[in-house]
Amino acid sequence: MSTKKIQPSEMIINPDGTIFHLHLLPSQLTDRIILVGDPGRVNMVAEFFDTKTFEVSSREFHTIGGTYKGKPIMCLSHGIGPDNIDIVINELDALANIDFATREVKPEHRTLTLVRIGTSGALQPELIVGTPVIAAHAIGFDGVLNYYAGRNEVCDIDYQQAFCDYVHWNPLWAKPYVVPADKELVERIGRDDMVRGHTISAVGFYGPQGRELRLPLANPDLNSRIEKFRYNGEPVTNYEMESAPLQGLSLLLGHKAMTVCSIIANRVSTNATPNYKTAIHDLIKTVLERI
Ligand SMILES: O=P(O)(O)O[C@H]1O[C@H](CO)[C@@H](O)[C@H]1O
Ligand SMILES: O=c1cc[nH]c(=O)[nH]1
Repeated sequence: MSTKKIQPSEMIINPDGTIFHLHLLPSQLTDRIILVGDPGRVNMVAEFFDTKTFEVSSREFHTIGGTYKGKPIMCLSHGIGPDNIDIVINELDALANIDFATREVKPEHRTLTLVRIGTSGALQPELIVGTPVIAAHAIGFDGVLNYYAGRNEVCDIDYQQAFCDYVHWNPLWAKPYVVPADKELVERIGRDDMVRGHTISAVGFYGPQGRELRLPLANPDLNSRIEKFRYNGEPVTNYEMESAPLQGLSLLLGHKAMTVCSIIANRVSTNATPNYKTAIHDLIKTVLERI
């Protein structure tokens, strides 16, 4: 049987041999990768590295590679939004598992370990600013995973249905999907000092997370319904924008992934802090020690 060749229009390689958006070479890829939204946060992570071997910036994708306590690692920013995760995970997987010379899938699968460190808004009153919350279950409002075959095999269909029924899901929105984080990674990194949460990946920061500035919302009671919803007795904990496509695509592609976010706003108490750098700095240090 002949092996499928991935055509130049489907996987674009730049003239310098790097992958289209990330501008990384296959030889630069490390097995352990920290993902952050903010390109500036990459420097914060890399300050902990003992060596820096390369730095690449392209659009919102800023990468620094090096070593932490002697082991190869890199930190890459994905920018804001679930659509960027489709690019980042497909391109990281291509760097790992597609031969750039032949454009064929390599016979041996290489597994990546991907940990996203982000910021988030809480949906339960007890989750105060500074709390680290792991997306043990990520609830995708974004629809990215719905474009891939095998979506149902990695999703919790019962959860999805119970959630849609309870919150009166608007049929104009993409069908939500629920995907777990990698369990071994959650235990190794979360230990006993991080909340195991049910995290929503929203498709925007304002209306899609129930924030009303000048524009009225289509479904203004959505957040209060989400706050009351329970699945196996557990509540939905927080909003961010990338954990579900990260975890869903990683499951489909055979990578280990999780997200942990520091709470910077509480949507119930209406508290917020724009000064979250110290909490993020501490969270980065903890994750690097445990990854
Ligand atoms: O702080 P980051 O990692 O960007 O994460 C959160 O913050 C951004 C919105 O302000 C979204 O990307 C959301 O997921
Ligand atoms: O409320 C918040 C805070 C950070 N990031 C989000 O996506 N939502």
